Amino acid sequence: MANAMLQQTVGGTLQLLSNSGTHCNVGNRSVRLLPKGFKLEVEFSKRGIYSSGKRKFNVIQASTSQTSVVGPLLAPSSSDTVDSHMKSNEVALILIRHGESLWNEKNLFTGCVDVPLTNKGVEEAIEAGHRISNIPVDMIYTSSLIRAQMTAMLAMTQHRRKKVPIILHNEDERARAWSKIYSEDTIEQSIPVITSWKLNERMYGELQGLNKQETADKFGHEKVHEWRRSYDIPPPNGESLEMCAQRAVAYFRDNIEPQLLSGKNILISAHGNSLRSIIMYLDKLTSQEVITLELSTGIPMLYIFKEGKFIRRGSPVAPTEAGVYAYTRRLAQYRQKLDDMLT
Ligand SMILES: O=C(O)[C@H](O)COP(=O)(O)O
Repeated sequence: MANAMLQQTVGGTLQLLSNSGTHCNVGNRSVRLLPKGFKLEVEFSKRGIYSSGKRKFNVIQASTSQTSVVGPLLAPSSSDTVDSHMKSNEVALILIRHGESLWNEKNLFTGCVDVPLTNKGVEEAIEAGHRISNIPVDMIYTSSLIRAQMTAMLAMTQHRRKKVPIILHNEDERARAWSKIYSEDTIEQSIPVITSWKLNERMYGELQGLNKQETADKFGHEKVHEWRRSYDIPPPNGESLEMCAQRAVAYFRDNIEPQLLSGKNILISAHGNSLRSIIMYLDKLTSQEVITLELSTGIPMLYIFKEGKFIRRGSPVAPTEAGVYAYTRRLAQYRQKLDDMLT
């Protein structure tokens, strides 16, 4: 893995801006570069022009800093004292189902149809933000649907750390180039927001747009409950929870879990069923147990990830935050540092 290779290097630091996925020779080492648009900080003892195959990688900066593999916005600065002490063996994982959407309000099956929040959904998102306002967030993952993205951005308006969540645009070279930020300080005060369709709500097939009550009247309550809450029975031409899990849980394990392991505190804003499939994985629920798992809109759930294990720390049921989250010692320290910083 590039990470392992990078940790073997010694000396000052050489920053390379790669423009394609390839290898480059840094001194006498061959370093694998990450896909386009990622910055590689590799440790090396001298400056120069290094080439790999046909491409040249210009040295754009030499400085002494931690060896790390960073995306444009993926690593808060280690000089940021409020956040840095959280980089030990325990990180926070917050899951939020989006606030009420316009089709939730109309009781329509929504699935992957991209509808926005209602006023109530906006209020729920802001209340969710208040409840997580003292919990560290280094990265945010959302689905590609606006209701989840609105929920994340509205919630972060309440966060006391006041970092700016910025949706990353890596869909192509132009998007990457046109959304580039040219200030390290500004990057340090930002939180990368990564969107992925793999976190989308389960695709409800031929039920999308139908009224849930009318559908139950037509097909029977039992059948509709089976489509909505069973593990392996899909709605007509739609996804079962199992099929949704195959993309959502795979995305979590391949993309989010490595960030947790590297010490990042993560917020995921997604959907009732894509989150049910992830919670089934986190809590090791059986296909029977997951049937009764229901998620309310806009209610944050807190997990602590420690020594490779996910420990659920409760989620707010009371109208106030106090007594709802079982703060760990480190979360309490983080909150104290925010208090000190803001007083
Ligand atoms: O997609 C929808 O209709 C809702 O977001 C979730 O629907 P469900 O609670 O019926 O699964």
